[in-house]
Amino acid sequence: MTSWPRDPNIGPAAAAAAAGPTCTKSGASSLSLFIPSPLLTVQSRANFASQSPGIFGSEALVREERGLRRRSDLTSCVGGLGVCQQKEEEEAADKAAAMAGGVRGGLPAGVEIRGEFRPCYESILTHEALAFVAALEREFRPRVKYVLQCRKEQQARFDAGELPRFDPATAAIRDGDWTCAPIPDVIADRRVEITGPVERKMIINALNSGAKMFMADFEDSLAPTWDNIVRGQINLRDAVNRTITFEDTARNKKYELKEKTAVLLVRPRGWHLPEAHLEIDGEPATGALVDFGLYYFHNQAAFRAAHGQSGPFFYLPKMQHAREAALWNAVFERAQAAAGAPRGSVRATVLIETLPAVFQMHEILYALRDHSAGLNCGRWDYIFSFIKTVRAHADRLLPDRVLVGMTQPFLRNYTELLIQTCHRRGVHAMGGMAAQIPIRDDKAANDKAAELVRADKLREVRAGHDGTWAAHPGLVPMVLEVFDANMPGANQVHVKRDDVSVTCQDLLQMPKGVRTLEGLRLNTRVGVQYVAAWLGGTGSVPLYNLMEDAATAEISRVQNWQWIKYGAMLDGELVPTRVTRDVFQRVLAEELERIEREVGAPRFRAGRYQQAAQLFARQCLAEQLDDFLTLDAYRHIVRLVPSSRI
Ligand SMILES: CC(=O)SCCNC(=O)CCNC(=O)[C@H](O)C(C)(C)COP(=O)(O)OP(=O)(O)OC[C@H]1O[C@@H](n2cnc3c(N)ncnc32)[C@H](O)[C@@H]1OP(=O)(O)O
Ligand SMILES: O=CC(=O)O
Ligand SMILES: [Mg+2]
Repeated sequence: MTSWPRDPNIGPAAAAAAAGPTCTKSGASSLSLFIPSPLLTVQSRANFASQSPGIFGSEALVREERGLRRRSDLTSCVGGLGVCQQKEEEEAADKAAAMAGGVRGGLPAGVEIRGEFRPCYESILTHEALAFVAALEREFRPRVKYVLQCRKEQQARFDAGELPRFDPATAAIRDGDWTCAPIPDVIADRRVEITGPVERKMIINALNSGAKMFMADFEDSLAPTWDNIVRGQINLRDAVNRTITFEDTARNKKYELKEKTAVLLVRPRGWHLPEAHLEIDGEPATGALVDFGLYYFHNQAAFRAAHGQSGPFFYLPKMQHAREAALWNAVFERAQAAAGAPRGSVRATVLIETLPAVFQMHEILYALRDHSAGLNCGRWDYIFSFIKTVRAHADRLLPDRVLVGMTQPFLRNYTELLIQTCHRRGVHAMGGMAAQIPIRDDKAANDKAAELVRADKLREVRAGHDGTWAAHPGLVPMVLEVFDANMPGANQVHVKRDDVSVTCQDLLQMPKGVRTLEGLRLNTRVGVQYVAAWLGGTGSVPLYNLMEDAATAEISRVQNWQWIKYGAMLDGELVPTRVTRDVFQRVLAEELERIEREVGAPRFRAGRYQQAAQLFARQCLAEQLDDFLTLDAYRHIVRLVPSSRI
């Protein structure tokens, strides 16, 4: 059953037609937006609902229509774009409802757009797409809250002295002889995956990069401003439909897709991040469900049509337990059923990037066994999570961030166990991201950076990884070369790594190395600059020739916090010094001055460095560690407009 494609008014073709020209950043909404679309009538919605029972059943539609009536009382429109006069007559009421927030067909009952509504959003924030997201939210919100509460309770146990371990209750899953559903042909060979935010030009560059796959990111590398989120959906829709283009007028450069492009994977936000600009029944929506729901709704049919009925494909970030994977699995089941898509067409790769999750890898694959595309070593968040999980253990202070590399035993053990686990279950074990990026103006430094990436990729392919990540198109040819030379087949799932034997202690082994004042300085300098960029709407930046994103910045933050909290000795100094609040404050002041010198006074003044420094300092000095830097920072990028709620 294919309910979406049957309705000519809904789905990619209609969306593309409705999208019109690419939205420009400055594109302000105009009143013409409020003309209700003739494309979408109550009748067409009723047809759609009758084709897709389940979450779009007719009862829900009736409720929706009643809600639309109530909206006749609207006194102001979402987006601060104009004022709708109260109307008595039913006809006028319908019209006002249809116009609410510029959403064609009106907002579904209980849905509020609290962010600005730009003209180009119209093709993404449609009545049907929002109703789909709302249905997911209503069904899964309690479970999202539950898994987040479980995280809190688990952390309380760690704080009370427990250490992560394999769960005796699920030994049968770990010991059992089962495999995940076979890997679809279209993703059998994923030797190089480029990653990047859902930014228009970067999407085109990434798809054209020569990588096998492209992970388009709503997570670590994206600052989730409302505009970035909705524009990201527009960009992805155009990418799936292969209509995406971009014109850099300043450089007189046009971008379009080559004939052969990478296969798209999408990483929605983690379970913890809310989407404040979209409210469902008076509460902010779950960022993950917004990203997944909008993308799935608009693209599932076109994606499958282009990929032998497989897909869409996803990456799932920052999970801590198999119950969170089971939640994603339920979301996939529901979405597929609503779309009439084949069960198991959606495939997802889970990032093992939290310390608790490494003890749950078999369980996570089991929970997603019909929708799994394997696991990935998200090394940066993993290091962050390692520190965060043992936050109450004063004896677990890490050395300088630059010393925590992939050959440290705790990281090597985790990657090898991940490879063994995935291959035993018949799915891909993906490698991770080396942070080095090309350095344009210094050949020697560039060669050195390239060598570090090459060594990292060589280690990965030799260990048995089936593919890896590249941060930049300039690295793709070299990474491909390493995998081509060492992985003759499409993957090496057949390499079972029975030799690997990893215990709890092996995964918790402390990394070796010293702590230095320069380590504290670098954490601070990088952390502040990253937060400043993020507050300005950019989620991945080059800093000191390395890629920095939310995960790497988190390491800087929690490492500083850990050192300050426990008065770590900087034992790598000639005269060992203790880190105190005072030492940190002095370092922060000096590093801010250095940043100003480096970026120049005008850019410093125009940027959000002072605000970033305050936020970063608050986080580093907090008595209790905040779970996520981005949760605190998110409050500063939320831009709400007056609500249209009655
Ligand atoms: C921990 C994790 O989660 S890792 C995964 C998440 N993080 C990421 O995905 C980071 C991806 N990488 C990036 O964002 C970028 O490479 C950065 C920010 C690190 C550096 O970007 P820039 O400073 O723009 O690099 P640079 O100036 O060398 O770029 C050259 C060209 O390559 C493009 N480019 C750079 N990185 C990418 C990428 N990952 N995808 C697509 N295009 C890219 C640039 O847009 C630019 O294009 P143009 O020449 O057409 O204008
Ligand atoms: O998402 C990847 C990571 O390393 O973190
Ligand atoms: Mg990550």
